[in-house]
Amino acid sequence: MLLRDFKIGKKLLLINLISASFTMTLLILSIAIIALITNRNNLIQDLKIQSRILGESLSASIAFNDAQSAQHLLEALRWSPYIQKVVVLNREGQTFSSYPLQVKIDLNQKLTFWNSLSNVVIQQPIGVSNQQVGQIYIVASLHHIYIQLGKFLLLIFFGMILAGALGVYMIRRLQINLTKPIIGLTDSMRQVSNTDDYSLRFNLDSKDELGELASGFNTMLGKIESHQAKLDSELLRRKHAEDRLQQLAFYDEVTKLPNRHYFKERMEGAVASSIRYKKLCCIMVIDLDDFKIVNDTLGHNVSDDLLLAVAKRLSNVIRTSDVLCRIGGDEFALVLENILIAEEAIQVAKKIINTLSQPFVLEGREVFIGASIGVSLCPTDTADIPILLRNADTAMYSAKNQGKNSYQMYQPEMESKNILRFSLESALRRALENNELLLHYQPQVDLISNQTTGFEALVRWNNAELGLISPTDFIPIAEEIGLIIPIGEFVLYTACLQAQQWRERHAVDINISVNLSGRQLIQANIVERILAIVESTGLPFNLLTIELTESILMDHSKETLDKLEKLSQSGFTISIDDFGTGYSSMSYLKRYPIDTLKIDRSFVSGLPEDANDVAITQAIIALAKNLDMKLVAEGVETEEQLEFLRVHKCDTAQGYLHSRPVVAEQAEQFILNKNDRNVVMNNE
Ligand SMILES: Nc1nc2c(ncn2[C@@H]2O[C@@H]3COP(=O)(O)O[C@H]4[C@@H](O)[C@H](n5cnc6c(=O)[nH]c(N)nc65)O[C@@H]4COP(=O)(O)O[C@H]3[C@H]2O)c(=O)[nH]1
Repeated sequence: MLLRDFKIGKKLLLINLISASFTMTLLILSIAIIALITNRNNLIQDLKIQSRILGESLSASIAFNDAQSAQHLLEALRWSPYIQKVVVLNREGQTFSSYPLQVKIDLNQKLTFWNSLSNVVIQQPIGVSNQQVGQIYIVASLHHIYIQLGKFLLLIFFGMILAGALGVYMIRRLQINLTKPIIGLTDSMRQVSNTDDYSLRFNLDSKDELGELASGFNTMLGKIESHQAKLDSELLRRKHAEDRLQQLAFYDEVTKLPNRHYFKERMEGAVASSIRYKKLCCIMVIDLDDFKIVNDTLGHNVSDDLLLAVAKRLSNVIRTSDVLCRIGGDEFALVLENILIAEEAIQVAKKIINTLSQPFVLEGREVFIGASIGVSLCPTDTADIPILLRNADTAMYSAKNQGKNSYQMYQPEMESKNILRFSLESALRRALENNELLLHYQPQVDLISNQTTGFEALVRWNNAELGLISPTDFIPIAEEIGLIIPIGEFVLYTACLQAQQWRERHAVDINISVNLSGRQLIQANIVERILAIVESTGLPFNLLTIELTESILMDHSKETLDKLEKLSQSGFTISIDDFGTGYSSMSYLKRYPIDTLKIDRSFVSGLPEDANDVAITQAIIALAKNLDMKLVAEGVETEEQLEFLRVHKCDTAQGYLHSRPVVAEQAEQFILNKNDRNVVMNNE
């Protein structure tokens, strides 16, 4: 492990220990050397003094050649801890005396450095009356000095150990004081980097560099925190924007359901898994019936509410695994995955029709719509996604053509019917310019006077290629594509002009009834248009009856009420066609200015045998009488029906019994022959 890998505390401790040990060692060595030199010098000085004293004492012994007394003197040196040996030489240089006895000194031996570290040799001449009589050599050992020095050093060593321990303790304390904040800072940094929590702060109450470091660290965190907050809010904003784009790209704003893009993606997945797991999947296209009327009459806000309510109802009848999307204005689509038999899809379609047939309450009004559903199965019909969708569309159109509020499973034969519809549509667009439209008139006969009092004008379309086309086939198409407006105006103008011509020609007031489509009535200027057209023909307003179906009155809107009141006040008669078949609530009868009810031919057909038809017809007659309204019975085909209606005080009859709808010339005959049925009957 390298020094740089140690923590700061250990580094500091180690550096301090090494430097202290080095310094101490140097110090001890210096002290030891100085002590050694000093002691040695002191010893030399002492020995010199001693040798001089000894020399003076020995001078007499040498002079008198008294070796014994010299020996005694030398013996006294044994108390010196330093003196190793002493040799006294006489004048001739022979050993006179020594200590210890018989000891010799090699006087020729060279004094080396190493010798000088262990011994000290002192030479002192011995004189008597200024004459040298001998010499004294003292050899002293430094051993004792070394022992003293050793003891001294041992003492210093222990002192140093103590000082070292104290130093370590102090360093440790210092280190704790220094490194604690650093460790705290490091921990804080680690915590911040682990948790990304930039609101953390490291509080250090200190004004030194560490205090500055901590405050710098906190400031930096503060800045990062504020940057992070900005970044977070920017990221959030972007996320919202992305979500919003995703929402817009794949979801419908009004219903919050997935849109067409999403639907196509899900279809791909459903088809792929249907093939892989050998199960059926079903695509359902659900088109709302009469949604355009709601949209045109009640406005966009209410229709948006309606779409939302439809989406909720649809969601309630499907499984959570089914995918419901809004793929167009009033068009929804459903993907059902993992179904075993077609019957499962049929059950769902029935549930949808049932739930959407219930009235919707929007802004306090009851609104009725229905749905036409087309169903296509994968892989039974096809596994090609665009074709699958087209098949479901084809089936949906087929359901619509067959009277709406129903479902159809895709059949290949539907293609040809659809082609027929498209050719009908394009031919209808040219019908007016080509004068292919004409009117037939069906007489309405007063049941008391037996006189023809009026006619219902019914449009006919005679196309060179397609032949005579029934209004039940082309009026719904004209309504869908908006052509009903010019067609309706053509009918109104032609019928009023015809009635006026009959009036002028035969001096008789003939009432004329004209059907007014819902699409016509919702035009903002419909009242002005009707007034202008009728006025242009010269027909008195009181001779025109405007026939409306019950469904037109469903919205209870103020606009419809205003329009009908204006029409009524202008003198026109307002009549409800096919009464009793459409709208369950009859509250509109009181609200709107209605003059006449037309009993639907489905009730008349069962008269007088069918007890239900009898009861309903009687009830309608009673209702009309109570509300002071006139009654016209439609579809009167037999004398028995006519008799029943007469007995029950119905006012007017219209039907094949008197005449089918006929061209104007034949209708005129009817006026001339004063209700001679045989003249004009059955010409259609
Ligand atoms: N089985 C039977 N049928 C009888 C009898 N008497 C009359 N009818 C038929 O019943 C329909 C009566 O017209 P609607 O209820 O207004 O029903 C009309 C009306 O809703 C619509 N229509 C016809 N002409 C116009 C028009 O000019 N404008 C609008 N908006 N709709 C029209 O087309 C529907 C069908 O018209 P049409 O085919 O002319 O069929 C006519 C008429 O031919 C009878 O005794 N027995």
